[in-house]
Amino acid sequence: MKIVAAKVIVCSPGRNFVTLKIETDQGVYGIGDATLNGRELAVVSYLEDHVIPCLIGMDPQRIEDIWQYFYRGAYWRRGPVTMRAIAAVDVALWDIKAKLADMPLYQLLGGRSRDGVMVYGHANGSDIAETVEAVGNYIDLGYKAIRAQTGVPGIKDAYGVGRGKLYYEPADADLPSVTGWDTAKALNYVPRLFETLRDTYGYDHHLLHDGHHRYTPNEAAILGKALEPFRLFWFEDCTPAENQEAFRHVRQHTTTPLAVGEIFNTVWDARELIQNQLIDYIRATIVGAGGLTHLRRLADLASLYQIRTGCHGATDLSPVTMGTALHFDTWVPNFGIQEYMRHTEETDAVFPHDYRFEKGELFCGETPGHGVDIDEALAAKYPYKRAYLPVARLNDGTMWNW
Ligand SMILES: O=C(O)[C@@H](O)[C@@H](O)[C@H](O)[C@H](O)CO
Ligand SMILES: [Mg+2]
Repeated sequence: MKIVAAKVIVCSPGRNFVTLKIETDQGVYGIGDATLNGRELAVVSYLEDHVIPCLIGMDPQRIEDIWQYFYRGAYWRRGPVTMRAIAAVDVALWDIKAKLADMPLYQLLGGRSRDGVMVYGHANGSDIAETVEAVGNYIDLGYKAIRAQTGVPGIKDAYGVGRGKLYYEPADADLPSVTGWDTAKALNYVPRLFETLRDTYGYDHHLLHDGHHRYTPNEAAILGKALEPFRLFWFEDCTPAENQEAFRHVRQHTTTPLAVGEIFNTVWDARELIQNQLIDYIRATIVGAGGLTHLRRLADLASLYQIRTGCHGATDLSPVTMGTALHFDTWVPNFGIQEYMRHTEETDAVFPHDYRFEKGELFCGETPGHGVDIDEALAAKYPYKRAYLPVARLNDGTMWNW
């Protein structure tokens, strides 16, 4: 069996997506996601100029060998561009293999470990009152777990506060918009949000919060400690993780569960965090961390230390990644939770899929493969549109982490 063609499809049905389609000499094809928010065209070039020429003629059934070929074979290892390109190939090949086996993907991974996959939605508002109301809306929609982010008085366009109620899209400008940050203000305000949420809705729902890499280890420790009475499911990206050792300080000072990893590309980004049990949830996902082949290894390492998965699932991960993640989540023994930011109707139409939301859970379908396709004719109606994530500056102008 041979790969006879592969192409990259770039489309922007409300936001940009990069999709790889691999075709075989037996008529079976596979689809993979290669979207890298704000740097999309770098991955397009990587795939078109450097991966596809090697792929043609390869046997698509040799997933592991092809993964190693592109990982070891590039000589230059890791990084978001390389690992997204590898992920796109890997997911398309798993899609092909599952279609050939006439099985939904989770069956090939080892079968079902659970019926549905608990997800968390994103509630946000410009202040505490608005955010509390938004959390109430998610509870009404049946969510069991909700991430809460609030605007903070004195901070310009704080991370996580969207313009709409259900859809949130941070990559919103032709050039990066400039937002603000003030740690002292956030440290005073955020605990009050969670206190009000628990006073209003009690303790029956899981609540989550994202620090989005903006606190120092000691500030993260202060916030984690302040949030302890409100029993968070997790405090995410409490501090940047390039220095994995930084989490030791946070860990020593708070029992609030810690989650990290949406920007990780390989198991090496998380090895110390996992082996020293400095985190509770690993947020790496299919498209970010080299596809199913690599994420599976990362999850297995995490399981040795009772660390559970919590795959990144923002809107910049296409329905192809969401569909594949749901098969992974349905199988993975140490599953924790799945992030679920809804895509717009335009995006859902371009990527027909068989997963569905019901009572706070997502369910993957039974279609052979990962269950997500691309409508190429429709995709062609939405050409690429440059869009950047915002940047952040402190009040004195210093660049900070958005
Ligand atoms: O937890 C999350 O989903 C966020 O941190 C993301 O919204 C992140 O900002 C985007 O994926 C960036 O592209
Ligand atoms: Mg995050």
